[in-house]
Amino acid sequence: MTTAEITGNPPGSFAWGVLHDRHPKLITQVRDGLPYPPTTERALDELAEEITGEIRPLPGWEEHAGRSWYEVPFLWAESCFYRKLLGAVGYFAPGPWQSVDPFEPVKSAELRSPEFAGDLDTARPDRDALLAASLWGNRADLGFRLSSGEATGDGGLLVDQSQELWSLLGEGGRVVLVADNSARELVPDLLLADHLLADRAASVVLHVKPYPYYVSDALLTDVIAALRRLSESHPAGERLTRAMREGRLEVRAHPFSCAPWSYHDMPSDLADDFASATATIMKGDLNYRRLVGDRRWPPTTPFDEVTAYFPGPVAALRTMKCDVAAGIPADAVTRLDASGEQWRSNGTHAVIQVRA
Ligand SMILES: O=P(O)(O)OC[C@@]1(O)O[C@H](CO)[C@@H](O)[C@@H]1O
Repeated sequence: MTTAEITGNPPGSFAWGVLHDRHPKLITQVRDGLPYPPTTERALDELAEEITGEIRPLPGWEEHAGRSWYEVPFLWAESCFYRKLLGAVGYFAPGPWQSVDPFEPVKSAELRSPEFAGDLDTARPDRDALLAASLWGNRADLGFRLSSGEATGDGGLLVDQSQELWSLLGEGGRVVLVADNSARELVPDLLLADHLLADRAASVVLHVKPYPYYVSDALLTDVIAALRRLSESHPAGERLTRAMREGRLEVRAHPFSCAPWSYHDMPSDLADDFASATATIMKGDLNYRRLVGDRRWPPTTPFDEVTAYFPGPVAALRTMKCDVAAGIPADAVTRLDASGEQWRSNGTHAVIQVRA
């Protein structure tokens, strides 16, 4: 079974709001974050203008050139936007701005925030608390906050298969954790990895992005910054640093992690990585969209069905921040639809879903 891919239309939809409101705000935020030279300012102006019209050609991204940003698959449009934003700030070009993360100022501020310190102070070491911290750490990524503010309500877990997840993880071996955002999400992910390494896994492979993406997505540099910050106040910082040196915690940054397609199209080396793991844990909203396909699934579509193609046991830890939904019980869908709340995308509901 399949269904239509999400695009930026119709006006007023969640995807439309991202293209129409979030992306221009992001350009402003990036511009304000670092003292870019006039050439970069002009490139950012051009991008701000481009996103109101047609997609201009870019080598490697010709597929939808000449079309409106709103007509093409939403996943592709967003990825292309981030690729062009990095191009505009000189991220890929030889020169002084090469590899300078335009989102670093917001990521660093979060790592030094009182909220972050509060997270660490209240962190509990039991497995369910670690899992919950990793899940809810995904609640307000920096891109989401730009358009929706902080998600504060608590709609709770619409699906909780945490027991199935713990059963899967009880078997040792290698666990793949596909990270999402840095700082306040990455640190609880690392604490979860620390728990797995102590009790349940011979090794953990942490997949991060090879270049900046969706505002706060974690890179290797963010893992290092998080470990340093963690080492200041938590014993897991030292343990995880040692685990990295010993190869028990391995960081990978596959190019496909920033590709504009779902995991259905993943290359064979990445599929082999997932296939040989005890379990793959997918963090966050974007990874969820890429896991199940960025499509208008009826929300009751079984999770097992939409992930049947995935090469190995897979779990999703996701707070809901877009229109994609699968595996939600029918009674919950009826109740939430009747409430008039934007339950699919307001970041107050979450799922822990598992396909063993
Ligand atoms: O993957 P994450 O960090 O949990 O969320 C990414 C996100 O903020 O960006 C997308 C729209 O730009 C949405 O899928 C989601 O709201």
